[in-house]
Amino acid sequence: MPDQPPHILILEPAPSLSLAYVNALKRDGYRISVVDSARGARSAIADQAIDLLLTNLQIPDMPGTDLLRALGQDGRLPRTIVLTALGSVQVAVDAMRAGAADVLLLPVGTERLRGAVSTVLSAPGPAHAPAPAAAPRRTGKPVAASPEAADPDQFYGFIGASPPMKAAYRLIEAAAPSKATVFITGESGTGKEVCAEAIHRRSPRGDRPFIAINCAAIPKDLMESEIFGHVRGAFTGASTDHAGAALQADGGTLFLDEIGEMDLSLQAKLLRFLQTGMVKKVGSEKLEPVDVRIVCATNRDPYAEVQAGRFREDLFYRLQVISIELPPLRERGDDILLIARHFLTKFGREERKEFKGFSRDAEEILRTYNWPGNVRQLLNVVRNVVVLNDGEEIKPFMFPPPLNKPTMIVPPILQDPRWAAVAGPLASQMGQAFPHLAAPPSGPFGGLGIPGVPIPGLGAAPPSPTGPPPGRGEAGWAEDEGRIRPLWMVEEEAIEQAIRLCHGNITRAAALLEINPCTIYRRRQKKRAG
Ligand SMILES: Nc1ncnc2c1ncn2[C@@H]1O[C@H](COP(=O)(O)OP(=O)(O)OP(=O)(O)O)[C@@H](O)[C@H]1O
Repeated sequence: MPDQPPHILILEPAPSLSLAYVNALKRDGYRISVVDSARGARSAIADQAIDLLLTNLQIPDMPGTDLLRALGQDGRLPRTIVLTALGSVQVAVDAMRAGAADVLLLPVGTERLRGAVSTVLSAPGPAHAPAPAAAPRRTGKPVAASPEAADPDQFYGFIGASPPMKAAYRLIEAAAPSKATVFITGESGTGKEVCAEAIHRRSPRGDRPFIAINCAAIPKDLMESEIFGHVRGAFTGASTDHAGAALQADGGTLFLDEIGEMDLSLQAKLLRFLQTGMVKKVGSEKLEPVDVRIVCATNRDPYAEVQAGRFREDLFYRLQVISIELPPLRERGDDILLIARHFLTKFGREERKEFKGFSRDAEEILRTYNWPGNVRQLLNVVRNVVVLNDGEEIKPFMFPPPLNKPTMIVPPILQDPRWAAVAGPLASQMGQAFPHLAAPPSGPFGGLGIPGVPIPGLGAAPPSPTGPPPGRGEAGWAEDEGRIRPLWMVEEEAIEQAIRLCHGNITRAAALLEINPCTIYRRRQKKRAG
C-alpha cells in the first residue's frame, strides 16, 4: 500500500478555530478529521489510525487532561499537541504529565502550529496510535522538602520573599515534579543557575546528578563532545572515551547555561536528542538512550534571538515548555536587604570580622541603587566591604564606587545623544525639583551636575516653557508645535531604540527603561495585530 499522509484529528469545540487549524495544516498535505467533543474524539480514535491529536483543553464533555489520561490508560493516546488559552505553568505541566508531546498557547500563529505538528510527527515512535507514553518516568521517590523550609525568606538556595520571587518559587514548585524542559530567562546575576538547581533538588530526580554546562565558556568545537561525549580517536587529543554531560546526568538534570551561545549545527543535534532521548557520541554511530531532564537559561532575549536567526525556532519552542523569568534585583524591594544582611553575617564569620549590620543610610543606598549586576554584584559589594573594613556597622563611605558617592544612576540609554530632546527638559525639571543637585551650567547633564554620568549633547538650557523664544512670533510657535508628536509615538520610538541599543535584548532594554518586559512584548504584539 502506498505511504499515506499522516492523519490528524482536531478536537476543537469552536468551529471558527477548527476551520483555522484545518486551513493552516491542509497545505502540508495531511489527512484531517475534526470533532468537537471528547466522545467524538474517542470514537474517531477507536475507529481510525490517528497519527496526531490536536486538542483544546477546554472541551464540553470532560476536562481535556482527563481525556488524555483516559486514552493513555487504554493505550490509545496518539501523539498529542495541546492548545490552551490558560497560559499557566500548571496547565502545561498537567498536559505533559497526561501525555501531551507539546503545549501551544493560544492564540497560535500558522507557522508555529505547522512547525509544532511537523516536529511532533517526525519524532520517533509508532506510526499510529497508540502513541508513546509521554508521561514522565517517575522514580517514586518523595519530593524533598526545602532544607530551608523553616525560614520563610529562603527557598532552595534563594534568599528573598518579595512577591516576584514568591511567584518564581511557585513556578519552580509546579514545574519540578515533571520532566518538562524549563527555559529560564533573566539578567546576568539574577540567580538562573540557583533556579535550575532548585528545580532539580525539588524534583524526584533530586538525588541523581545535576550537571551544568556553560555554553559560553566552552570553545565551540569542543561543545558537542562536552555535551554528548566522544570515543577514543574521534579527534586529535581524544585519547580516551569521554561520557559527556548528557550521559553523566543520566537519571538527573542537565543544565545548559547561556544556551544562546550554542551554534546552529549543534542546536540541530540538541533538538534531535530532545526528540529521541538518544545520545550519539562524537566519532561513534551508536545511539545510547539517556533519561535526563533539560533545564536551560539565557540572559539574552530568546524571541529576538529566534527572529535574528541565531536560535532555531523549533528548538526554542521545544525547550520552552515551561518558562521562568527571574526578576532583576532592583524589582525585589526588601529582598536586597535580606540578601545583604545574610551575606554580611556569612562573610563576617568567614573573615572573622565583628560587623552586626548596616547603618540606616547605608541600607537606603542598597535599597535604591539599580544593581545592573544583580545579586552577584550585591554579593561582591558586601564581600568587598567586609574584607576592607572593620567595625560593627557598615557605613556608606565603606562601600566601593559607585555606591559610596551621592551619584544618580542614569541608565546608559539616556547617555545616548539622541535622547537629548527628552533628557534636556527632564534635566531642567529635576534641577528645579532638586536644587541641591544643581551644578554650574557648564556641568554635565545640562546644568544639573550629576557626578560621573556625562550625557553627550546636553549642554544647552531647554527652552522656557512660558513663552516663545526671544524674537519668535506665531510662526515660531507653529513651527515648534509641528515638532510635537503624540506621546504613544514617542514611547514607541523610545522602546524600539532601547531594544536596538541593547542589541535585541528585551529584558535589558526593559530594565533600562524601567518598565516590565511584558509591557514591551504586549505593545509589540498589539502593534503586529494592527
Ligand atoms: N536570591 C538569591 N539569594 C542568594 N544568593 C543568590 C540569589 N540569587 C543569586 N544568588 C547568588 O548570586 C550569584 C549569581 O547567581 P547565578 O550564577 O545563579 O546567576 P545567573 O543568573 O546564572 O548569572 P549569569 O547569567 O551571569 O550566568 C551566585 O553566587 C548565586 O549563588
